[in-house]
Amino acid sequence: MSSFSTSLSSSSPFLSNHSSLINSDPSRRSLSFPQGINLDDLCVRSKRKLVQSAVAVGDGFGFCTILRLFLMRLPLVLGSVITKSSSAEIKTGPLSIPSQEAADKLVIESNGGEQQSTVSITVVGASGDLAKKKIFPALFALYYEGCLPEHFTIYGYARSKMTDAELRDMVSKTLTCRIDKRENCGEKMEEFLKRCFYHTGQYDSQEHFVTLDKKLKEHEAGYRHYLGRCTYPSHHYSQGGRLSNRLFYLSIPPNIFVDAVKCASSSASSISGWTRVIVEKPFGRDSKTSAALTKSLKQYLEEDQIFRIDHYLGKELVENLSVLRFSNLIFEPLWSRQYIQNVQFIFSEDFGTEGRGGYFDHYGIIRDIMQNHLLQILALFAMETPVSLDAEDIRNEKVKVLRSMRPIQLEDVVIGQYKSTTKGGVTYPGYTDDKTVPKDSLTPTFAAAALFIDNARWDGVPFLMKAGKALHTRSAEIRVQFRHVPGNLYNRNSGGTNLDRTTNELVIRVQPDEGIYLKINNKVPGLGMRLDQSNLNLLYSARYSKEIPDAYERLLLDAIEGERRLFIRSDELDAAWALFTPLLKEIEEKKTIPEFYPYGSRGPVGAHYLAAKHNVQWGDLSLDQ
Ligand SMILES: NC(=O)C1=CN([C@@H]2O[C@H](COP(=O)(O)OP(=O)(O)OC[C@H]3O[C@@H](n4cnc5c(N)ncnc54)[C@H](OP(=O)(O)O)[C@@H]3O)[C@@H](O)[C@H]2O)C=CC1
Ligand SMILES: O=C1O[C@H](COP(=O)(O)O)[C@@H](O)[C@H](O)[C@H]1O
Repeated sequence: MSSFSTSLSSSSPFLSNHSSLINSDPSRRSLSFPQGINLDDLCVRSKRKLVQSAVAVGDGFGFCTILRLFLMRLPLVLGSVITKSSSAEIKTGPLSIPSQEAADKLVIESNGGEQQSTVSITVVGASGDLAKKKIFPALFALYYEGCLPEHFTIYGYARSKMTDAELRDMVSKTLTCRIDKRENCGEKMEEFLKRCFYHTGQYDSQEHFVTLDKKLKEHEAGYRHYLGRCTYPSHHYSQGGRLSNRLFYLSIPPNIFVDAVKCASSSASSISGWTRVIVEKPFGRDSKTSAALTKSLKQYLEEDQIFRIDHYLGKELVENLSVLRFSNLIFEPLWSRQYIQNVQFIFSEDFGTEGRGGYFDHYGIIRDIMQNHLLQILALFAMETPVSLDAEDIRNEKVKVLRSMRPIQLEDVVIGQYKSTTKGGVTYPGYTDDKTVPKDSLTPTFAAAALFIDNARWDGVPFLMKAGKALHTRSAEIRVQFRHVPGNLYNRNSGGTNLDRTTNELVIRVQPDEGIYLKINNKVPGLGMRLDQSNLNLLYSARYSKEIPDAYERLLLDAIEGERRLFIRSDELDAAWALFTPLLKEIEEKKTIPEFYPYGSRGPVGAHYLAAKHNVQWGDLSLDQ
């Protein structure tokens, strides 16, 4: 794909505004990029910024002119210069100075992207599992793709004593190259590692964060160049003349979140640019603890500085859910109780809690997977059409779904726990064989539940959830089972096909083998009239040669860019806990005994009874999946 307009249309829907502007405004039709720039080689976000800055400066508008126009309120011009997300953040009146964050974005974006600012990313808990497994590899992937701002520094922060070299050595072991794009990968890794540093410190020590702050400032000042193109209040810049932005990623156990936030915000936040904090789940254990956590965090941070991560929202196929529904005429009209019989959200892992039993036993599968990942997907699936793709519009719709949900009844829930089993001479451990788990633990490692949304669109439609560890397979999918075709044109049991059972089913396979397929009924070729069920299949690996980015890449980039759409707002979180807290309390107070299932099995049979009670069959267990 080489043409500019094709590249635009094939990337983010956010681009549509810009492309239409370019095409419709004759003064800008001649806009082109210098020879030799292959847009496909650039990160999609960089393309967007390149487009924006080209629109902004390509026809003679200097940066200062744009800023002046902004202050004079020329919304049409500016609508094309500022991204949707940044425009949503401009809170001040037309002739007043824009809010700092909005102004920063304008400065940054009108200068061709974040290159003109510095970003320091501090991974708090850098010695831990998540940092090694996901965060550093995602940061490297972003660097490799050219998606990180030019002037960035990464700091690992933890109590473990480590030198910069030791951190680099640790990180280097988990970095990987893209499967489809490997050129200069080794070189890029070295460059990336040179930008990674380490600082040993306690999570509750102001003093240690002050030292971190000093080190960050040194790096920020190292990128010293005067912007030179505009006069803007000096408090917007670091001493070097650049905006210095800071992102803290809390990759630590939840009991130390608040300590770390307190220290980071008071001793190491940016004085010139933005400071944002990514918070990992769990966000509390129930409504009360979650509200307390939110309250504590808000002592030190504004809501718009808090990026609560749910990495399932960063998965490609979850991102695609809204595109599938809202950009295809054939789906949206069917998206209601009128045509959909039930929806299933299924998560399964073929391994146990290995290594994380201590954490897991305190939470269980309902808190670990259902209350967050599956419920978030459900909300995206079921929401009404948002006013726009802006974060607040989408999150407003999600909250409405969550608040329309019927309280979950214990009778509509099945819980299970895996037990040891021996297969082919190999013994697989049971959950309570984990040394960090109490022998008498009743914590569920499996749960299935039927949920209902009491609104006009979804009245009476069962939304089934199923999540389990140590099952027979690893997968995550959304299954939409449609109603049967009314009438009896084809013999209901024609040629061995029961039309009441072989209803259409849309499957969105989140992982592995990402894809979307639709089960349809068709005629078996030949002179007779026999029906068969087949799949219309969009398998991503067959359709696209590009490797699908890890969810953490998308989310980290969003946090750097201030895009909040895929992060959980506090009212969403409250609504999610309000739904699950009474159920969890009841399960725990009644000491409900989980149904045991063998490691590597398909889970407790109770899940089948639950589905049958709602006239549903689990799609993942049918012979023809
Ligand atoms: N690992 C995963 O796959 C996932 C993790 N998460 C969440 O991400 C966060 C980080 O996860 P993960 O990396 O697995 O966590 P770890 O248990 O590995 O902890 C991260 C670091 O925090 C420090 N730490 C651990 N326990 C304590 C303690 N009791 N007091 C003070 N410091 C401590 C340790 O660093 P040091 O001793 O050097 O200070 C450790 O290396 C957690 O909130 C977790 O729930 C979410 C989804 C998946
Ligand atoms: O949040 C969590 O997710 C992982 C599964 O994530 P995936 O991206 O590998 O599917 C799960 O193993 C873990 O228990 C949970 O805390």
